[in-house]
Amino acid sequence: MRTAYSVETVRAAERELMARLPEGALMQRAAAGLAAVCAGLLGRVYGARVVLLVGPGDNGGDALYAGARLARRGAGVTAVPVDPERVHEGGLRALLAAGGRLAGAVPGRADLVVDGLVGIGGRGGLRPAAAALVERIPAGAPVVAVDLPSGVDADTGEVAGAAVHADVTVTFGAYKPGLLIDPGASRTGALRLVDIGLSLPDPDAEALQHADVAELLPAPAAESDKYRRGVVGVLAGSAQYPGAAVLAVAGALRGGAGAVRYVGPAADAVLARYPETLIGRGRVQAWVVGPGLGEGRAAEVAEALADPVPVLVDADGLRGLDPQVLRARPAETLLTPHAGEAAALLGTSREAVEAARLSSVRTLAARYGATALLKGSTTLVAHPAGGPVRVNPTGTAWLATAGSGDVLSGLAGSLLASGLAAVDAASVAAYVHGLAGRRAAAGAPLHAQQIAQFLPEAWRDIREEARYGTGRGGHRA
Ligand SMILES: NC(=O)C1=CN([C@@H]2O[C@H](COP(=O)(O)OP(=O)(O)OC[C@H]3O[C@@H](n4cnc5c(N)ncnc54)[C@H](O)[C@@H]3O)[C@@H](O)[C@H]2O)[C@@H](O)CC1
Ligand SMILES: [K+]
Repeated sequence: MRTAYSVETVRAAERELMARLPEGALMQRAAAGLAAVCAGLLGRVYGARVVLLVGPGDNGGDALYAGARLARRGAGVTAVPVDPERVHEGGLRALLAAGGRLAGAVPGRADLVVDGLVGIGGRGGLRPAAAALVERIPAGAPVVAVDLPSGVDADTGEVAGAAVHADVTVTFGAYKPGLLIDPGASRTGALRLVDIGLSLPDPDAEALQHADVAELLPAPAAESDKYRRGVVGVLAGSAQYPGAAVLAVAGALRGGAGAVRYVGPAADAVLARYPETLIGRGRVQAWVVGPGLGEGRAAEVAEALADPVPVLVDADGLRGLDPQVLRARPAETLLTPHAGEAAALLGTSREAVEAARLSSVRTLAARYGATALLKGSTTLVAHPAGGPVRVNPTGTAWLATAGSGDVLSGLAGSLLASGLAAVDAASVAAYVHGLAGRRAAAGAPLHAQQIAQFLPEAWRDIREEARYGTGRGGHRA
């Protein structure tokens, strides 16, 4: 599990640790870790041209001390400050003593660029003087971001204006949520965590990794029959949208439940594609309600919600949901809106949700007393009682395609029927779905059926990589 902590939490842990350590000790730990990663990337440090972009705070200090370590090993290190009047004094002294130099402009060539412009002290979009240095980064030079790519909001992943695109981000003490949530996540490159000895409380966010997902994926025991493996009911589709039913069933068939039961007017379309589907009402261990229902189906949604089993509500099923009804349910409810649907549930605009995804998903879960999965470039999952928000690390922009959400809801519902808790079902589904999307896309547009087809391959990959470390991976860092 990759865990992430807010700036406030990191600052508090740093203060607590700093009070017990000699002055500057933490920064030396950070700089040593940073220099080690830089040296590893360079391969040969002696003679390498290293450029440091140096902001006025301690983030610049980290870069300078790391630069000093590289200079002592023979690298040619040039520091370019945003403001020559405001440079970390100790760091600058160390760099100059080690043979590094100060320059007023970014050199045209570099073997490595170190982004020490701003770290967790950054507020808002990069200011013009810092943004100007980012623009001057020599093309093709690998960029190592110090703590986080400058311009990325550490707590939310929001990016306002210019921001560094790092190849590697070396972060200190703890991951920050903004490193895991887009658009920030797509700026970090490979993530490296340097342990500086912080004692941390419960995380604010966490991202499952292959090993976590492998442990959660349901596996049939020898004595399992289809009913013990769980039956998932899919209430979806309409005369107008039969395809949504087919896609939700496609996802559900590949999610580990022993059987899929379809209820709705698209039975012919479903059976034509998947003859193994059970048709009509009957006992289920979980419901998926909503994909392609169209309007005027509130009574059927209410009926499913009255069944005392876990219910996933998606798409048209999300319309007019009553928080009181969800709160009173004896089993878990999982809501899977995209930003527009979440906005309707929260009485706000899609833009407001997209600008503040983390707080939106938390509010949604708390207000509706349900687990909430907010779809997007980094899908988020929140539990109604709070706790860390799960951030999905396997997304791809190609997943934003018609029907992709129907496959996801079928898959998550199937995992619910197999007995996973709603938070686990949602985050495992997002993970496997994202991986399948990446496999299916392989850099080209994909359609939703392909995501469903690649689910077994993604599933096998996760199992294999977790067991042998030999799968083709594909998840970030
Ligand atoms: N506090 C600690 O114990 C440790 C801190 N460390 C480093 O210190 C960093 C935090 O240092 P600081 O608190 O000094 O803050 P930063 O160095 O992250 O940034 C603050 C400085 O950047 C400027 N700034 C803020 N927003 C800006 C923007 N949008 N555009 C341009 N400039 C902006 C501010 O005027 C201020 O001078 C961490 O990210 C990490 O790199 C590490 O050395 C580990 C230990
Ligand atoms: K930085």
